[in-house]
Amino acid sequence: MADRFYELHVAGVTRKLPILNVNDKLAIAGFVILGDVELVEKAAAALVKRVPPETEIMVTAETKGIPLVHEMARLMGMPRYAIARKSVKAYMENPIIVEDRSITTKGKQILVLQDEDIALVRGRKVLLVDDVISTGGSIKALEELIEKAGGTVIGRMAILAEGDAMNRKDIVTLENLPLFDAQV
Ligand SMILES: Nc1ncnc2[nH]cnc12
Repeated sequence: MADRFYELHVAGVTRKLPILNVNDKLAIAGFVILGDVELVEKAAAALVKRVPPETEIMVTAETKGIPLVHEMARLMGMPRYAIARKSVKAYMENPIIVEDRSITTKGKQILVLQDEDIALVRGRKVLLVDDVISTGGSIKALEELIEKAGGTVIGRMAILAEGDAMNRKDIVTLENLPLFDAQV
């Protein structure tokens, strides 16, 4: 159990986030939207107001971006969105794969786009959606994946900008989330 917490105010909701070490120097306030209906709905409603009008398709990477992009698509009346997966499944034909590194996962990960989703993004203007943008590694990998698939990234959106991402001008976010020193 964490003994430090960060009180986050975003999109009209307040959540007490546990501060947990990710290595011996760095700690993060864990922000998990999975299962939190109120937070997902309110954050999606706030982000939808700032979606670039030229957006043709939204894309997220599994896992935590999925409920958010689903609710955004629902509010916008968009019948489809695409999900970059973290592993190749038996039902994927000719998937496109890129490497990804994230602050919350040790070692390398991959991002995979399956054929139906490749067809959805090819030749289209793509908005990337995620729960948190932190080191930027995941959003960069997602961007690389979309470009490989023949899509054009026209925007990047997340609920929170964490750490250095707070200074980025190329992302739209609702609030900032600080990083913390590890406590040993
Ligand atoms: N603070 C955080 N909580 C949960 N997932 C994250 N991914 C990047 N930063 C995160």
